[in-house]
Amino acid sequence: MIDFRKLLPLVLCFGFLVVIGRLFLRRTVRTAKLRRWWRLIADRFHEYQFLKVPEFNDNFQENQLYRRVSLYVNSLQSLEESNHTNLFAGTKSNEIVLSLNPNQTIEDTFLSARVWWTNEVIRRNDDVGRESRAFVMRIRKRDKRRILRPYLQHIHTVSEEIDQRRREVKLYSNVDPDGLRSGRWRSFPFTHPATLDTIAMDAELKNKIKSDIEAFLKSKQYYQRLGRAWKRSYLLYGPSGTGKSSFVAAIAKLLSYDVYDVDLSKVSSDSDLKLLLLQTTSRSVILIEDFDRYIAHRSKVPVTLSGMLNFMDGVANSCCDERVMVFTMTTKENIDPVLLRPGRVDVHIHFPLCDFDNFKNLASNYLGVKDHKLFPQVEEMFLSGATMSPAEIGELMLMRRNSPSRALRSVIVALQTNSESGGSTKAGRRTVEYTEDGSVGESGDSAALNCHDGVKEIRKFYGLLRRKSGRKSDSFDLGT
Ligand SMILES: Nc1ncnc2c1ncn2[C@@H]1O[C@H](COP(=O)(O)OP(=O)(O)OP(=O)(O)O)[C@@H](O)[C@H]1O
Ligand SMILES: [Mg+2]
Repeated sequence: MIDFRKLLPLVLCFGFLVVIGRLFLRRTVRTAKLRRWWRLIADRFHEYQFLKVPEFNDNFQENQLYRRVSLYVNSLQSLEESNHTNLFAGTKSNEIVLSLNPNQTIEDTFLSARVWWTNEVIRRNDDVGRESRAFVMRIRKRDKRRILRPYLQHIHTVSEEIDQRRREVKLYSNVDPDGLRSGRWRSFPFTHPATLDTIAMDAELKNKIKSDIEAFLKSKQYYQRLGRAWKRSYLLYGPSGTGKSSFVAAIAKLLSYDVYDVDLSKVSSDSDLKLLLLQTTSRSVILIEDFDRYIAHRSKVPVTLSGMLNFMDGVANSCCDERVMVFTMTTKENIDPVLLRPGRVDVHIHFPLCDFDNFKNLASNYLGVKDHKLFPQVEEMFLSGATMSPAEIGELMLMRRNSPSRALRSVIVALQTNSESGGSTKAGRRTVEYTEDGSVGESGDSAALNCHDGVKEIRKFYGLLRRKSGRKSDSFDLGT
């Protein structure tokens, strides 16, 4: 027989434990609930103020503050956790834009003060049933006195950053000075597809460059304190087809800066060059390609050395805030050091011909291949001193992208031919043709990709230099 009187304490103990356990398990939920109730009670004892930011002013002109608040509110972290969020595709590919549902409220915190924003949409009772929109801010009166000004400033800064990130980057080219009606620059949408991720280069170097750019972006006040224009100048040097121009595009995209591509053949004088610089806008990349060619043919260009130095200094630093200057060249051997002195050019970046690491990068990007049985053979070719530009290797891979094995074999053959021709004195004059079937000959049909003599000569010259020096650490020199 079961004695229930003996079991009773046990049952009571068990029940007690269950209750305590459930209380314990639900503690976090309960704490959150308690906190919410406490807030609701506390809110009753606070005085609030409501501030409205309507979409239009009395003259039906757009209220810029409404746009800024809208960008800001829709970028709040709390929106991602809200149940009242709409998702839209942005203007850029892969971009998702969040937006708060009409008549919903979201909370923000600034300097320990809580602020609520409601996306108010009121349908008017007129014939067309127009809607009037506004953002309504709710804030404790006590906090308003303390934070309103810095909070509005914060909204302004954040929304400007978002604007900057979203806007379309433009490419500007300078036009001939004759017959101009509206400024010296013509703009086009800048749709270059390169990004820092698609450029094959030493990973450490890439990270250093990224950090350098990020540090530059954050250092406005520092430059101001030093009394210097907030600009950074980069020199990109290396053989043709090593990614210099692609790199400029990638930087411009990373920064969301417009690119002003200065064509020196269309510059008529020093003052004209100065005018061009003055007509650029802040947050832009000012680019001079093939700078060494200008140096070599300076007598034929109507820009003097002092005109160029002034330009590089941002016309005595007076008009160059938030500018990045980039100069590209194949070699800096014959450049007057005064042109490249620190402050005038801050960072030198070497773009070398391909090595095995870069090759693997290209194979992954172009062929989607991270490893392959032919890789050891390719590595051996690179170790033996053979090399080509990333552009040439990229083209070979592009042509045979459907068959990675064929693509890799064609790279091996091309590297082999290149390394053999490197030993011959006349080899630099030969035209190498990479044909569709992967074979390599000295001349061929018109469907072939043609490497010009000049490019080959420069390439070999650099290949030679690379083999002689081969020091990677020299390629990024912040303190030049
Ligand atoms: N490092 C690289 N990584 C990926 N692709 C590259 C690289 N270098 C060159 N390419 C490819 O080769 C092509 C030519 O590159 P780019 O124009 O940037 O070279 P460049 O150094 O500016 O040449 P040039 O000195 O002749 O102007 C581009 O289509 C680019 O995609
Ligand atoms: Mg280029």
